[in-house]
Parts: sequence; structure tokens; C-alpha cells
Amino acid sequence: MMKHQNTKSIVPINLRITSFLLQGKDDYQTEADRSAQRCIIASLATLYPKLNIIGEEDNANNVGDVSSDWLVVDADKDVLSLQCPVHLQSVKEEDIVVWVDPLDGTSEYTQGFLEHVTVLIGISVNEKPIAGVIHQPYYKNTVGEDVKVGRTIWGLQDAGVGGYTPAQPPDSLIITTTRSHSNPLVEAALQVMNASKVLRVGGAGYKVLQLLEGKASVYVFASSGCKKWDTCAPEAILSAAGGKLTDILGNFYKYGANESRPNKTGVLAAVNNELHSYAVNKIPQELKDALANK
Ligand SMILES: Nc1ncnc2c1ncn2[C@@H]1O[C@H](COP(=O)(O)O)[C@@H](OP(=O)(O)O)[C@H]1O
Ligand SMILES: [Mg+2]
Ligand SMILES: [Mg+2]
Ligand SMILES: [Mg+2]
Repeated sequence: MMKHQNTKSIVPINLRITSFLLQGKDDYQTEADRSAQRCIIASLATLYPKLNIIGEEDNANNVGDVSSDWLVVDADKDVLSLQCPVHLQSVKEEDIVVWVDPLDGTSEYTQGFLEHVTVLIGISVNEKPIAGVIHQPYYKNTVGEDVKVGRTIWGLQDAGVGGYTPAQPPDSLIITTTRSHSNPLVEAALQVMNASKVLRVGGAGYKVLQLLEGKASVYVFASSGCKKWDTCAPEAILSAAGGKLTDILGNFYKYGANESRPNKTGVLAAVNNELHSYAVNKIPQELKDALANK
């Protein structure tokens, strides 16, 4: 698995939002989304030509144009030193589907909430997310005089997680949810939770980071807006850390290459199975039906 410590190669920090498209209500695409996707797909395809790689941005698959100094071909030594779980040792390259969200939290990126921005690379085998990275290009880590910008959080099923300091969940129920894609169903699902606090932040990756780092305990999004590239990497890392990510009904999504892209029945994730069951049981059946029948 690759670890991207060189943030320049993923989302150039000085890259301006030179051209951005509004693809739908509150659905933006910037030059950073396109450049990062080209860089990631070209890098992965160079190393692993038989992979099935699916990126969010339809118009950023022209990887032939990517210059060689943008290719990331080094690998993280800590991750390479892990023991590959036995059940994954015989997986063939062509059986792997990689879901790439080159820039998660684009809406927040355009508004300057840079901490919310992440790059998501999720790896699935037999329709299940088995590994992933959440790269946070603008994360500032200050140790003494040194400031290191960017960090990469990773997880591999039955092997472990890394790149962050795991923390206990908060004492009271704190929910994390969308900042820019709310609607009446999203709000109705939040209301029934009896949460002590609701955090509204951008990106599926950043919300799962909040779960991993003990800032929130449950992620609730009762809307069809998220796609497979939003949840594959976060689900892989969260489950490797002992958490669970499903739809609002409590069912796992499938990540095969032919699956439909939208996560039609929403997202519900929690730091452990107990909190996940609590949240699934709190959502009224009418709300579940409303999402399922949309
Ligand atoms: N109604 C909607 N329309 C389009 N995209 C949506 C959406 N609701 C959620 N998403 C996508 O799901 C991801 C997480 O959303 P949110 O930040 O609102 O929780 C974002 O990914 P991108 O930023 O990669 O496009 C966002 O665009
Ligand atoms: Mg997008
Ligand atoms: Mg996204
Ligand atoms: Mg995106």
C-alpha cells in the first residue's frame, strides 16, 4: 500500500481553484479534483497495470498526460513490514477494485475549510473494502519548532491501522454529519438520535477521522448523496479499527466494479458495534422506507 507523505504529489497546496464546475446543487469540481485524480490513477496504473481503478471524476482519466515527476511509486516501509493476512495472500491484481476520491470535501475546499479536505483511496476484494488510505493534505502537525503538513491514515483488514493516534469515543453521544448537503430527511434522522452534540463538517473521510480520533461516536447521513468512492476507504479503515460503516438500514454496501455508484440508502457509521446498533434502531422505519423507496 502506498503512503503519500509528499503532499505536492496529491493536492498541490498552492494549486488555485483555477476552473471549477458546479455540477449540481452544492456539487463542485475543481482543477484540484481533476489533477489529483490523474496523479493517483497514473501512479497506481504504473505500478499495478491490471487493477480496476474507478475515480470520482469522469473527465480526469486521461492519465497519459501526467508527467513522470507527478508519479508516486515509493511505498511506506511501516505498511510494507505488516504481515499480509493469510486470506488476502492469494488475491490477484485483476480481482481488486480501487475506489478513488481525489478530493473529498470539495465544497469545503472551495470555502477554505482545508482541514476537512481528504484524499480517499479504497481497495476492495470480492465486493468488500479490505484496505484504504485517508490522506489529509492540509493537516498541520506541530512538534516543537517543526511543522509537518499532511498526514496519511491507513487501515488493512486483520492487520491494523496507522497514521493517527487512536482515542476512546466521547463520553456522551456526539454525532458528525454533513455541513453542505443537508435536507429534511438528513435532519429528521439527526433529531431522533438524542445526541448531546451534532458536528457539521465536510467530507466522508474527515467525518470518519473524527470517529477514529474520538471527536464523535456516530456518523449519520440519511441521504443518497455519497458515492462508493466516498465510503470505500473510510469503511475499510474504520472496520480495521473495530468500527462499522453501513447504510441507514444497517446493511453493508458492495464495492464490486459493476455496483451502482450512489450510496442510495445513506451512511451510518460508528466507532463500535453497540453504538452502530443503537443508531440503526433509533431511525424510524418510515425514514428507512423513505430512503429505500426514493
Ligand atoms: N446531495 C449531494 N450531491 C452531490 N454530492 C453529494 C451530496 N451529498 C453528499 N455528497 C458527496 O458526498 C461527500 C460527502 O458529503 P458531505 O461533505 O456533505 O458529507 C462529498 O464528496 P466530494 O466532496 O468528494 O464530492 C459530497 O460531494
Ligand atoms: Mg465531488
Ligand atoms: Mg467525496
Ligand atoms: Mg471528491
